[in-house]
Amino acid sequence: MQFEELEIPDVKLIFPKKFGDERGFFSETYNLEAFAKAGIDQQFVQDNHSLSSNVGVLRGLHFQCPPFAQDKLVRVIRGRILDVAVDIRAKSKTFGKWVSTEISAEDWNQIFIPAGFAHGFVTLEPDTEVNYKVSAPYAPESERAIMWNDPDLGIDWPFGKSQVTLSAKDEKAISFASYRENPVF
Ligand SMILES: Cc1cn([C@H]2C[C@H](O)[C@@H](COP(=O)(O)OP(=O)(O)O[C@H]3O[C@@H](C)C(=O)[C@@H](O)[C@H]3O)O2)c(=O)[nH]c1=O
Repeated sequence: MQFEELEIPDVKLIFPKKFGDERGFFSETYNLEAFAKAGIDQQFVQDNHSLSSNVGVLRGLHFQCPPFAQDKLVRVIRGRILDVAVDIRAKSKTFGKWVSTEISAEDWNQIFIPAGFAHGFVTLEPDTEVNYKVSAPYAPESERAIMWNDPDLGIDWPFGKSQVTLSAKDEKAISFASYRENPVF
């Protein structure tokens, strides 16, 4: 298992080993000790799985407020996504900055996003299935969303407004300016 830092070093890319043979392959997709050695010692309490049927399904930018803030370990078991993490920790040097990376079943990579980041992704292939571990339980009353195409964030999405599919909830996401007035991290 290999770990790399992204431009915001708290966000990590992980490459689990894949052992192929005539039957198919075997891979450890999470290993407590290997992750702890790489500085990721969070305890995950829930596994999530989502299917997005079409290209351009955009989920985000989501986070839960403390005490239900979540670290997330995200992988793709079918298809491909562009995954985005935005630093929303008011005291951070990289507050308001974002990183993005492609995660796919083909590349068999994962991204670790700590609490204090807003998270989102857009699907780049149809029938994309995303599987992720989170370190705190779902707490709907603590859920928040920042607008995916907020001009202050300037995220370089591969699709424009007319090409993405959002949930009704994400259509009503708040601006980064309004988050900044009352940050929770
Ligand atoms: C997130 C979540 C949703 N649900 C339910 C609520 C709702 O009826 C249905 C769909 O929920 P959502 O529309 O919030 O799903 P979705 O838009 O896929 O939300 C997810 O987006 C990505 C980007 C993340 O980072 C996740 O943490 C999560 O926020 O599933 C749970 O039961 N448990 C959960 O942990």
